[in-house]
Amino acid sequence: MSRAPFGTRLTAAVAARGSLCVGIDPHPGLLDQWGLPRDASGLERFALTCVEAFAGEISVIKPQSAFFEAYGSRGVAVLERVIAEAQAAGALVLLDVKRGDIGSTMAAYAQAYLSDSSPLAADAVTVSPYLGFGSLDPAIEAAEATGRGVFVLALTSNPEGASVQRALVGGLGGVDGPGGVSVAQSIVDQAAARNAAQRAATGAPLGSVGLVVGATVGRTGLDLSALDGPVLAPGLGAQGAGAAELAAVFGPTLPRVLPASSRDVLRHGPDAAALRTAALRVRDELAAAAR
Ligand SMILES: O=c1ccn([C@@H]2O[C@H](COP(=O)(O)O)[C@@H](O)[C@H]2O)c(=O)[nH]1
Repeated sequence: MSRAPFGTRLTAAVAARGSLCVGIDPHPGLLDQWGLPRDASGLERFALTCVEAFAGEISVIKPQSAFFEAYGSRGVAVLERVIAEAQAAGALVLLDVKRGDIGSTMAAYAQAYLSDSSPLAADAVTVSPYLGFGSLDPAIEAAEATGRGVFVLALTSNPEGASVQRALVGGLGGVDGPGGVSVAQSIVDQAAARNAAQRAATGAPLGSVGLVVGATVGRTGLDLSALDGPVLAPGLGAQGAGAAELAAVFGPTLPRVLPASSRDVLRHGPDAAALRTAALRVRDELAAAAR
């Protein structure tokens, strides 16, 4: 199927529906809270209620793969339905699966999540660059070829991430000068280079390579000005971030940020209308705060 580049599709979706990304994270505790059994049937009811609530109004839906995989093949079958039904209702699906491996295996992950023939193909996936940014090439190439996207972990929302992601690379007169740059900045720079090349070739408003930068991370020290790609910002609500933190973390980059929330919205279930109202309230509050 021929699709417009991911950056074109995402820009249109955000213009029509706002920038909030709502996560589908069927935590066992949330299944309890919704009065559902902790089994594949409960998972299915939970996830499809979320699709009913969000997919007609929200631009990007982010199922967390781990919570589906926990139920084995029946859970993965539910994930397939979530992807297909959310897309049919007009949402983009960003599958949070954080894959990263040597290039030859990465090609298989790209086939699984970013190829037209796969039942698990989403509009974008999260990927981990900690086997080297270049190991992600098969996923980036598949994304660019099929109008899909990848979101590369740069500065994650969890406090443990900083010890690796803020460490300096280069330095002592190496490629980036005396002080070096952070691991996260080197990921930003490599993503920016890919986006510049793709945008030059396609004219898309944003490249297909996004980043993950948590809304909770405080002063990032990152220069995102050349990224020309989207930024997923998890950490709203349950992890403590709100509109003020988004503004402080992202400053002028905010228009390219997809703030993401899961538990803080999902706690309003099991009624689909109540879930939708909660998601739209967060979306509209963020939009008002950004004006
Ligand atoms: O840096 C990251 C990357 C991904 N996540 C994921 O986002 C959601 C957050 O859920 P909340 O309930 O809104 O806290 C979850 O799926 C994480 O795996 C992240 O939190 N931080």
